Amino acid sequence: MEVKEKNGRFMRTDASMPLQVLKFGGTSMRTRTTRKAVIAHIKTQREKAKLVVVVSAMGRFRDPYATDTLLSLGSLKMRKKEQASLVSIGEQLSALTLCAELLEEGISACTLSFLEAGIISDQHYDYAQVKYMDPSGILKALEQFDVVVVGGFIAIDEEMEVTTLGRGGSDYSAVLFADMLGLKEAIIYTDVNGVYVEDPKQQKNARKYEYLSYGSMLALHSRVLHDRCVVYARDHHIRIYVKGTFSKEEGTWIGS
Ligand SMILES: Nc1ncnc2c1ncn2[C@@H]1O[C@H](COP(=O)(O)OP(=O)(O)O)[C@@H](O)[C@H]1O
Ligand SMILES: N[C@@H](CC(=O)OP(=O)(O)O)C(=O)O
Repeated sequence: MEVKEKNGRFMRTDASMPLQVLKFGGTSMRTRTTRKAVIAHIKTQREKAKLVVVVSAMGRFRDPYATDTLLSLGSLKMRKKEQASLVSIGEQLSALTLCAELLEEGISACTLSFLEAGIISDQHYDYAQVKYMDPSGILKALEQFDVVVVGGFIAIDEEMEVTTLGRGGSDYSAVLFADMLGLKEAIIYTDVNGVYVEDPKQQKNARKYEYLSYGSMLALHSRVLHDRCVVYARDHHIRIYVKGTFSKEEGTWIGS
């Protein structure tokens, strides 16, 4: 996969401008109350850098705009392309909602369409392979806004049809955006305070890792991070910090 250059040059006009990629999953985006914690992190990180904020659809099954709720409105008889288009509404709505709330808080924010977000894939609608990435839409938005909110999990094919990166794929989007922007780090916020030896929701006393190698993270087979995210981060030397949205505790670093 390549990062597409615009007019023969990488369009990062102000290379000294600090940039960070943050990702918030469906459990963090679920309600107005949970999003207050999301906004608090955005305010803190915005002091240090301009931000690309990657979001998943709000909540889980039965929440009105969660991915599985949207899928339940469809039919397996629909073409995969139509199913992808249906679920993409969840990420789009989540990004627009957070953007509106950030604006209400006086934060300079915008959202981008999936086309502007610049992840171009093949036509494998439910598990798309990324073909190339074009950072020009995000970079243009960052010239004007402090925070650019983008939906995760979604890409676009060369005929401008929506594709998806596989269930749980917003983590993968986060490292793709980091790489697209030439960054070596992404922060992934979730509803637990890092990566543990066992699922902390099942095992209250589970020990948290301060640090995990990419290989150990993959071997853990937890659902905290999508495998595609970890493999891409390993292959492109991108460190991931997994942190709790609802706590000030230190999280877990994943690296080589
Ligand atoms: N070893 C583990 N360490 C931390 N969390 C784990 C682990 N195994 C499973 N989990 C689960 O992963 C969940 C986070 O992933 P996910 O539900 O996809 O969150 P998000 O909404 O942030 O994408 C946690 O709520 C936790 O229950
Ligand atoms: N909303 C998509 C993508 C995703 O990654 O969601 P989450 O970050 O909430 O696991 C899904 O449910 O598959």
